[in-house]
Amino acid sequence: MEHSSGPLNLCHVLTKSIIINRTHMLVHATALSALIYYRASFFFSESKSRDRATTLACLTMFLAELGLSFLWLLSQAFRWRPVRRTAFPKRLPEDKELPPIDVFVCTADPDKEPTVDVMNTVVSAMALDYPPEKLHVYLSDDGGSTLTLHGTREAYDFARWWLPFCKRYGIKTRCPKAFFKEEEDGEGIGMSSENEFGSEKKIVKEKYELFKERVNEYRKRHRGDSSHTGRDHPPTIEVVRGNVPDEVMQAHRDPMPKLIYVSREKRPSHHHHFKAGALNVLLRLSGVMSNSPYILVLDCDMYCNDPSSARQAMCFHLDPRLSPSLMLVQFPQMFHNISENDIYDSKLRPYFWTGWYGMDGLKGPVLSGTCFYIKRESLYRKPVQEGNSFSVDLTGFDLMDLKKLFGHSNEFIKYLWQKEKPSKNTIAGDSAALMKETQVLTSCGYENGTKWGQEVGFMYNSVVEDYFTSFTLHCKGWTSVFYTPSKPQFLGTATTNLNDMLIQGMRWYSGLSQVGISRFCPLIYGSLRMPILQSMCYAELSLLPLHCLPICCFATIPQICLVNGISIYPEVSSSYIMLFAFIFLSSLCKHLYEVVASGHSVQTFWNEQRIWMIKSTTCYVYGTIDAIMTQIGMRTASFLPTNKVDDDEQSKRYEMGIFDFQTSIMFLSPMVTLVILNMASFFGGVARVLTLGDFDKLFMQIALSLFVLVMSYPVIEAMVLRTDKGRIPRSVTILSAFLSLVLLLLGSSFLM
Ligand SMILES: O=c1ccn([C@@H]2O[C@H](COP(=O)(O)OP(=O)(O)O[C@H]3O[C@H](CO)[C@@H](O)[C@H](O)[C@H]3O)[C@@H](O)[C@H]2O)c(=O)[nH]1
Ligand SMILES: [Mn+2]
Repeated sequence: MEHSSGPLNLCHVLTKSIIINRTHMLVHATALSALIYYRASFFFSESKSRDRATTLACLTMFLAELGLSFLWLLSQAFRWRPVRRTAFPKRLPEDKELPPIDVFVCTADPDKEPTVDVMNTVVSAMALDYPPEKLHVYLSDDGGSTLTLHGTREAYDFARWWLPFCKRYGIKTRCPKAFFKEEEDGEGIGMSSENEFGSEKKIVKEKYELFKERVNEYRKRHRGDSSHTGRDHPPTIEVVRGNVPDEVMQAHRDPMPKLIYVSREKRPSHHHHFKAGALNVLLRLSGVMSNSPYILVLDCDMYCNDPSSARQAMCFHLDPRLSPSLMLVQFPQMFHNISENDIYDSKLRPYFWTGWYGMDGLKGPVLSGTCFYIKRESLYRKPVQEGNSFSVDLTGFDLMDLKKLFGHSNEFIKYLWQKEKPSKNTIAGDSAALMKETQVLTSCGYENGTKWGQEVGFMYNSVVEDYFTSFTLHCKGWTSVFYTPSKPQFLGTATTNLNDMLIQGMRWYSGLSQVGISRFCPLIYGSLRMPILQSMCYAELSLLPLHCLPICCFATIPQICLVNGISIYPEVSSSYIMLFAFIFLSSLCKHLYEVVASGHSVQTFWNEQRIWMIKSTTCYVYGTIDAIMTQIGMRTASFLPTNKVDDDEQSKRYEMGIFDFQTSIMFLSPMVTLVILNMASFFGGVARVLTLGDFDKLFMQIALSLFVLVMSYPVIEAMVLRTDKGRIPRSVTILSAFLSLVLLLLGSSFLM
């Protein structure tokens, strides 16, 4: 490869966005201050109209407004200094100078994570455009399932056909499933001579079908095997060589990346720390096998959609200006199964299209679980300040201290600070000794008495291990960068039904608030260790679930007051009404601007608003409760892997933009109760002003109820009009109507 001059990457500050954002911040903050003044002066004024009920209601609303304003303030840190980056992979040094990379893929449940799809991810990672001898793919199977092990061997056999095919024809889509789908849809571009390509493609396609068939057949034969429970088994480590002997493959002798299957030891008596635990096992194991200085982490459903990501990431990691403190290059999580309408707001636009650009202009985006290239060293220690000496020798460290941190494996410690692969004449060359060491490193007792998960490796404190690991690494002084090339580098499976979305959300928000209410609360712990704006970003994320408090107030108090004729907003004739209207519209318009500026539609804006309301009344609430209960020891943390199997009927509804309310009553009832309450208060309020007057005073509350109802139309429709399976069951409606009546009566009697 030609080594051309010029920087490996560029960083552009988004001046236009900065001007718009900061101007809006100023104006909006001024309006919020005026609102606070208005509310505060209400309590200090000697008004006759102040009775107990109004005071109580206004006080609660004031607290809700203060809470929401505070969360708004935190979220402005994301908007302070957004940047965008460009990389120039052509300027990288020659292949032989590129550093090796280990790829970690995690899977946990062969039922929820179809083996063929997991293997597609594995094969796409093996097919990255990188020297194959510098690529090692590790698959962690937390399910400990023979189905996955068998699938991995089959995948290796298939890769022997797939990799040379991709290389020969310069295939850009290297996830086989995605490639064949593109070809079917007629999107694929035939390269090279049409005939030769066509016939080879046919052969490879046959091999792919055969691979799928064999995996599925194995599943059928071994259905109900007890090994599927995955909670009690010894470690299994296999350097995969496939089922087909090498001699048969004479024709395909191209070097292949190493593929290693790992199922760590699991015992019911040991806490295995979910994905973070799995990643730490891979970190140790790879440390004695390949010890590559950089690691790509992938969820099992997140395939490499473009083979160039490794080289792009190296444009940042190898840049001497960034490298000394750079821990990782994060690519956005994007998804292959998002529909046009995206009713469940699954594409996570606020993070990957707005938030992370903002953090990139500070100290860098949050490590987002998958799609990132991390520097191995950053998981072991703080950045080294003087120079950029990567391979520090061990003389500066006391071996006993190192063992306290990293455990008792001498082999692992020996290679800790080494950039190189364990050499052939050491343990890595002696397979028996190596295998013995790997058994030790992957055993469940290895971490006892060490600092794994607390000071080294991926962190255990929270079920959102990605967020918390990222937070601690940023606290230690590491930085990260965010890079979004035009073609999505990775594509995953997004949740496409309400139930999965809410369950996943509950885990995320429980994990986030767990950090927010712990001693690691970013506002305190973080602000002492990183720039204040960066800690505000982390704080906003960890306190996100707290949106449930103000939102639940906004959804109930004005409504209960409306029914009782208590006015809590300025009258239509008062000029202060403009203030409230301005704040409401200003935040909506800013949100709309952000959505449109990031290339999304007005529909996306509505969906995000609606899902925010739905989440605020469901998974934010349960997530917070779960975190509190975990904190005080009433619950143990859990990580239910997200379902990645499509249900045809549900997928169809999702594609058509129809909500599917087949979820537990725990999620449905708060949502439906609030909608019914708003309905009652809207009609009650309208009837009231028609008969008793006071329209002037109650207008804002009527308008608010109407807004909630308009936003909740899908809920109303599912309650009243729909008859299909995805509707809201009658029993839930009746229960919720009862609950909203109780809420109304209780609220009214409390106020009166
Ligand atoms: O005990 C476990 C549980 C999960 N996983 C794997 O972790 C990954 C993520 O799990 P998933 O069920 O897909 O969760 P999501 O909520 O979709 O994942 C998001 O949120 C997680 C944190 O909650 C992050 O780790 C992920 O990277 C991020 O994509 C998957 O590959 C799982 O196989 C394990 O290896 N072991
Ligand atoms: Mn996932």
